[in-house]
Amino acid sequence: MSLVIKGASLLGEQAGDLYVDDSGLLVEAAPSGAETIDADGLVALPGLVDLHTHLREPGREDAETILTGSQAAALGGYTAILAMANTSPVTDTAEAATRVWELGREAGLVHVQPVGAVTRGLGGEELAELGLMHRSRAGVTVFSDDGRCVHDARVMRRALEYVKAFGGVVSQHSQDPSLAGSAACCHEGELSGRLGLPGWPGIAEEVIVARDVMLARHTGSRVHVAHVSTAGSVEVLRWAKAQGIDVTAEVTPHHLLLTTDLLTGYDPTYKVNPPLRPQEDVDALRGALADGTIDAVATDHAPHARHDKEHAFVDAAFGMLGLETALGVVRMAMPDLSWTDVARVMSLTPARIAGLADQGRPLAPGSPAHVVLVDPDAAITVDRDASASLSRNNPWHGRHLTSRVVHTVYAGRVTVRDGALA
Ligand SMILES: NC(=O)N[C@@H](CC(=O)O)C(=O)O
Repeated sequence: MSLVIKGASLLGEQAGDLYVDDSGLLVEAAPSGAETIDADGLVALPGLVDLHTHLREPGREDAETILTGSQAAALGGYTAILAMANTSPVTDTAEAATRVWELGREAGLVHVQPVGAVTRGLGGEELAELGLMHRSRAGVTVFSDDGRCVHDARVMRRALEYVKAFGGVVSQHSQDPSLAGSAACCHEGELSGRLGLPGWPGIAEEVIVARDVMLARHTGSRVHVAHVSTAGSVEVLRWAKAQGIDVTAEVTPHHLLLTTDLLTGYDPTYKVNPPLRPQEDVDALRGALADGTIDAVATDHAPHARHDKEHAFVDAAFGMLGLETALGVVRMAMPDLSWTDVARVMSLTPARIAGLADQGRPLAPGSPAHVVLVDPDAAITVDRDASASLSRNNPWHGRHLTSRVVHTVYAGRVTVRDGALA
């Protein structure tokens, strides 16, 4: 099916038409018999790419499946997502990775790229089948034990040496377990003391970020820092980049907008790992995203079933939904980012980090037609019950956002039309 996307403002600049032929590529001239999408007043961006999505299949299909997560992603303007390995069983073999990749293709709404575990069973000790996962049909290049930190420096060093051979990257969940153990559930500060909640100090993140950039330098391999949450981590990253160390980093939409104060009501919706931080950290994260110290926005979309999330704060699962709201939240947190910058941090750079050559491409003839069309001014009130996700742990429920995703086109196929699944 060929398409003419008429009158969209490309990256918020001049208006133009985009032509998509029936092989799903952007082309120079309008194909005959094409469907026309009226995009007058809409901004066209390359389809968004999420470096950090938790789908719960296999194992917890009551919380999310590859299909429902793909639907949520398409509604959020995504055309590719990286599916984290902390499923049950863990994605730590070529077979498991290939299965996720196949299920993503069957769903057919976004490219689902499996992330491979760094260590077997996320156990932190023995390396998983990194090479076999890479050589499988899934072509895994990003490895992460996310949800857990690869805390043993020797294991991290070996993983970096191993993936270097094929240009892989280790995405680290930076949390030193001796400084922030499994009970830690709230930013350590005056408020955690007052609330009586076990603290998760920023230093537990920062020491791992510092160690890992040194390991990246030592091995000449590539580290990606997942969900950076503190000003101290930003300082380390700034230094590391100035040294030319091969490190990239992501920040979540929620860490750009929400702060620790939300915890005064003990609402587990706001329990997330790493925890929400004070305003000073949020300000540092925004500055770092704007100046390129942080490379990308990644959702850390973490769906949880009601019976895992609706508990006393200390017992509830960590995580919040993010795919459907990410763009609106980023626009709200950082209204001064240009659309070119938004495309850079939410599409081009994440695609490059993940090695997805087909994604994050300029909206120009020859590129695969992965496009999102956004109404920059439309007001949205988030309704958690209107979500495609199977879970409802949505911290944005009832909030007002702008920048509504109107249409999403994946490989030339309309996946979202007028804000609804096509
Ligand atoms: N980010 C989260 O708060 N949750 C993640 C894993 C994790 O990092 O704990 C999840 O899988 O639910």
